[in-house]
Amino acid sequence: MKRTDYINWDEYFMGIALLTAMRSKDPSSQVGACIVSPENKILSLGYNGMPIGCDDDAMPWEREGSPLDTKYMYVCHAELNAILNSAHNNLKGARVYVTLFPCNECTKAIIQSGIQEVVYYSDKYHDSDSSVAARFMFKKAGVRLTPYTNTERKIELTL
Ligand SMILES: O=c1ccn([C@H]2C[C@H](O)[C@@H](COP(=O)(O)O)O2)c(=O)[nH]1
Ligand SMILES: [Zn+2]
Repeated sequence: MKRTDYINWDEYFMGIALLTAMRSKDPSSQVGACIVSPENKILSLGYNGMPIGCDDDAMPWEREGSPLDTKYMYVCHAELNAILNSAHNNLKGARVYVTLFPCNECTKAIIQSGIQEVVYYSDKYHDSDSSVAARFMFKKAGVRLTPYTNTERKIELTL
């Protein structure tokens, strides 16, 4: 008889998004994104990080200060990285698992890429202008927004 305690698709893809986020050097918010086809095949992964060639150790990671001295000017968001990393994959009809609800800029890229559903884990900036604008655009574009259903599943890895 087959085992029954295997992880379901949502746990699997959100788990991979959370694992991918662990690559981030951002001290305050590590974000991961996992793009999946309608056939449940992983099309791409991304996390928030500095652009290629920009040395992580030479870039600012501060949240506050003069804008040019903060990370916000430079960091490439997880969702955008995942879309850019998808190279030749067709993302039409795909869904994206994100550990943080997308900002308005990532929302534009998600919509333009043809992704049809966003499954999100944290929504900690729900009331920010960026999130309000994101929801507005997703609604207009008919992109489904699904909060991740927490199953309290513990996944432990020893590496
Ligand atoms: O859509 C998004 C929004 C944000 N991020 C990244 C960008 C930053 O590295 C962090 C946010 O930092 P805070 O200190 O929480 O302001 O998250 C992203 O990847 N995708
Ligand atoms: Zn973003």
